[in-house]
Amino acid sequence: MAEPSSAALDALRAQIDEVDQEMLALLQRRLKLVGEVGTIKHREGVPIYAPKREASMLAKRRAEAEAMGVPPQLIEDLLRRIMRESYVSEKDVGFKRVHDTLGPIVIVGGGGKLGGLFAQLFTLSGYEVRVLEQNDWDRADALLADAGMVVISVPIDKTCEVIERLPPLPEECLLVDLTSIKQAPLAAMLKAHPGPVLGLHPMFGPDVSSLAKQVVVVCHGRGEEHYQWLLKQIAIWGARLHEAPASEHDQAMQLVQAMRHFTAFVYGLHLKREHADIEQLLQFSSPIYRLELAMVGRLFAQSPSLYADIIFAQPDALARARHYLDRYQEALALLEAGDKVGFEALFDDVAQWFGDFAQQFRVESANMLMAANDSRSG
Ligand SMILES: NC(=O)C1=CN([C@@H]2O[C@H](COP(=O)(O)OP(=O)(O)OC[C@H]3O[C@@H](n4cnc5c(N)ncnc54)[C@H](O)[C@@H]3O)[C@@H](O)[C@H]2O)C=CC1
Ligand SMILES: O=C(O)C(=O)Cc1ccc(O)cc1
Repeated sequence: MAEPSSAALDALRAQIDEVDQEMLALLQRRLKLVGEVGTIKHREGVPIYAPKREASMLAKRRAEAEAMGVPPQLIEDLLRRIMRESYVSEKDVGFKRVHDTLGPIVIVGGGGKLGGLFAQLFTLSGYEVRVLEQNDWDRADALLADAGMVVISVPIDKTCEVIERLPPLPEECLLVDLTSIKQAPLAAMLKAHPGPVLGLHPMFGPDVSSLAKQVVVVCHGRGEEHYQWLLKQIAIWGARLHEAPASEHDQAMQLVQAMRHFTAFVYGLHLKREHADIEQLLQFSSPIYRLELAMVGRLFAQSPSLYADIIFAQPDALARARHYLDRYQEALALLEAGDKVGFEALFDDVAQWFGDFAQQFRVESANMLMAANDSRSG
């Protein structure tokens, strides 16, 4: 159906086009200024993400918008999207190199997805990066002889054996891993290398466009004074560092990762076994179900071995999965008994437990759903 038009409408649309073009010109000007900020940040080693500056700038713009009769959320949404662009483009100028005298960085598994991302970030920060891949072990001694830092980024189930296989490293060399679990790799690194050791877990996949606001979990190993520079470097890339003991990290990952991926896996399996028609589901989707399908489908677009390792590497995840089944059965029993009152009582109980977070998550998810809806076309 042709979209309706009239002379009056056309005239207004022409004015709107003009305003949009003015916005475009303003955006161009803003991006140029942001580029200049990026150059200064690069020179001075200022993190690309400045939370305080961002929060105070948004608060001011919201207040100004309100005074002008513009919805404050509109300017906030626009500015957040524009700032994301800036974070991505700040990467183009590179990053300040924090450690001037560090020897070459050897990334074991650097040909893989996450190792590749870190290789790129270190290279953009001016370090010499070498990759030690599966077939490079015959020249490992030469690659590692003058290493300033060795980063382990191999599949989870290979991590400890790869650490044990390392030849003796230079005394001052920093040994770091990026594994999704932390206790076993950290213990293996501390055993294999008497020098500085650090466990890191980037809480994001290799497809992020920038590290701005991404979380990296830091599990201290040994010789913190020798790796403070690395934490500073990661902060310059824009990430937020969250320090935690390896045991606490692994415990949290049972829910954040193992259980989350396991339940998504089971849901995907269920859809397949039920012969669900994804096209049809998409046609019938509410915004929240569209997001759910995207989250579950996303899992199956990634590496089966990564997620199998994450789920299987956590010995306690099995107990948690069993508990989950118990809860499923508990809820199913209410359904089977037609006990709607019991269901609502349990619902209330859980809602009480979520407390203020329930409302916070409702607001947060509403914003996500609006953004997801905006990106729909047709
Ligand atoms: N992909 C992701 O989203 C994330 C991955 N991680 C962690 O990063 C690590 C690597 O994961 P991905 O990059 O996804 O896997 P990947 O499979 O893409 O990369 C692993 C690399 O290790 C190499 N490799 C395997 N055995 C080796 C050996 N014996 N010696 C040297 N290299 C060897 C492989 O050839 C491959 O290039 C894992 O520990 C994972 O838990 C952490 C956070 C996110
Ligand atoms: O991008 C996704 O869907 C992820 O789940 C990324 C991811 C994978 C493994 C990790 O240890 C941390 C993050």
